[in-house]
Amino acid sequence: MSTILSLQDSHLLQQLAYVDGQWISADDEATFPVTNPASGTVLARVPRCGSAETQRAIAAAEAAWPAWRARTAKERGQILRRWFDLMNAHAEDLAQLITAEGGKPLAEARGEVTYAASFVEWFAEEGKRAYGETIPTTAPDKRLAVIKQPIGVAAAITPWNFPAAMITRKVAPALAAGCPVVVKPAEQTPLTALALAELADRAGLPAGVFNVVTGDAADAPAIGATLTASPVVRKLSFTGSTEVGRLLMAQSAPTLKKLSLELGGNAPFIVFDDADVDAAVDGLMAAKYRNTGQTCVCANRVLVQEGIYARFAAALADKVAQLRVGNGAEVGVQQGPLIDGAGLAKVEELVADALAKGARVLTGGARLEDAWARDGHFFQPTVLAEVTPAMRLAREEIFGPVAPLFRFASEDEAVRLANATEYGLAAYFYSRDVGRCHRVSEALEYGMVGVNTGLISNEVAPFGGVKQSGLGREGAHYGLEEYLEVKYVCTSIA
Ligand SMILES: NC(=O)C1=CN([C@@H]2O[C@H](COP(=O)(O)OP(=O)(O)OC[C@H]3O[C@@H](n4cnc5c(N)ncnc54)[C@H](O)[C@@H]3O)[C@@H](O)[C@H]2O)C=CC1
Ligand SMILES: O=C(O)[C@H](O)CS(=O)(=O)O
Repeated sequence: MSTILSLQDSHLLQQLAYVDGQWISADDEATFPVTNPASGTVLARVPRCGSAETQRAIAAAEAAWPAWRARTAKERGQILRRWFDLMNAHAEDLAQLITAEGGKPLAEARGEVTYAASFVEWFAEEGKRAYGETIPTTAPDKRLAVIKQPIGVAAAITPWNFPAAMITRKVAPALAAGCPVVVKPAEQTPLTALALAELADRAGLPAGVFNVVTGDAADAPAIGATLTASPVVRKLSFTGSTEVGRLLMAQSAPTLKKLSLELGGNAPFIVFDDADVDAAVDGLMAAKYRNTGQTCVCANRVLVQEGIYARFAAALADKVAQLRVGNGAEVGVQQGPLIDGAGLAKVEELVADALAKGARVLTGGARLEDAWARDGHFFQPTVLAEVTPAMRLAREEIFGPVAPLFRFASEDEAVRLANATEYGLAAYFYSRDVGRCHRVSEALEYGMVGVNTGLISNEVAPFGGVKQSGLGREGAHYGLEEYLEVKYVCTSIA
């Protein structure tokens, strides 16, 4: 199969699924294309796996579990460390794959590889800290203890927007805890997942411990149904839309799986009159336009206090207008394409709805019509003024490079507006009043709050949301606990 990707290590371009330590085709040899969202060109073709291939992956994981859990956390950590070292050694190839299939600018893709590798490094060590405890006994002839044990076979269903980091943020803690994993990557970005599998294989992960089952959008429901219906799969971790998260939760109910769900967001970004306005503009540029606005923690609503609204709006529009849009592989490009036509159409719909209800374009506002952009899914980096809660983008996740500016008068109004959503993933605000910083941090109904910063994600802090943004936490020690069971041991010493 000819491809148009040129990697330093050509073996990192894998076009087969990875099950039980083997590279496999779909049983019927069916494949689907992986395309570049900047140009529409076909990069490669990968297997359209279904239920049968998924069942074999689950069986391989189940067979590999006893030996994997029997290794010490230190031994598992040493293999994870080798995987970390290999990811760093092949960082450029991984970044090229991320940009080619996901569209993000190469500089951001390189950052994602570092971010993804950091989870492997962190959990290579954290697996050794699955501490239990002893409990002062209630009876002289008894001794009470708590131990932590791996939950068992884990499944991970991951999104396209961080095709490396969203896999390692699930797989690294699972492996460190002693759990084998079956991953179903997004249909838009399977190549990155398969390259990670190739590197994991080279790191010495035993067959069956890490499996990648690829499928097209039409295959996802069958693969998901197989993973959720299997009693062997004890844990499911999902990152993606709230709609699919709810579906997977319902499908997991009959087998009572432990769930981690990182779902949609609607992050408020509040700028108070007492904020450092220039810092707030820089913070919003990071929180809004990272990955061309396609992250679950992107600022989705920008709430600006009356006193600085005009100054902030002008400064922001000026910076956004300077963003360079293009193919993420080109040096200097800061905004790439949206992932697909559906994503572009949704952003167009939300902007059109806002304009029809009275919003005003300060910069951008439409898809790129330049000849070079016609085969891609490009939308101009946009700032809208005079946005109100009556508009759809006040309630819906934009997942694109559009910053809607809302006005507010008081702190109470800002908090009320910020919390007026079914989501609760990330929130941000800028203020230099320490009392306000404490009050607002505590009043915001979100799993994560950025105070005077637009960048909050790292491997050492618990990432996750409340309300309809999901369940559980990833990263930090909390991320390891998601793959452990608590066992209470009561021993008679009579
Ligand atoms: N929380 C986050 O980080 C993300 C949130 N999103 C949100 O979701 C919206 C839609 O984006 P999508 O990529 O389409 O998200 P999605 O939720 O449809 O897809 C995410 C993953 O779930 C899989 N999937 C989809 N339907 C499934 C099913 N019935 N059974 C099993 N697996 C299934 C997909 O193949 C992919 O691997 C975005 O506009 C955004 O609002 C999308 C990606 C990441
Ligand atoms: O799913 C996402 O959008 C990521 O979790 C965002 S982050 O971890 O890169 O901040």
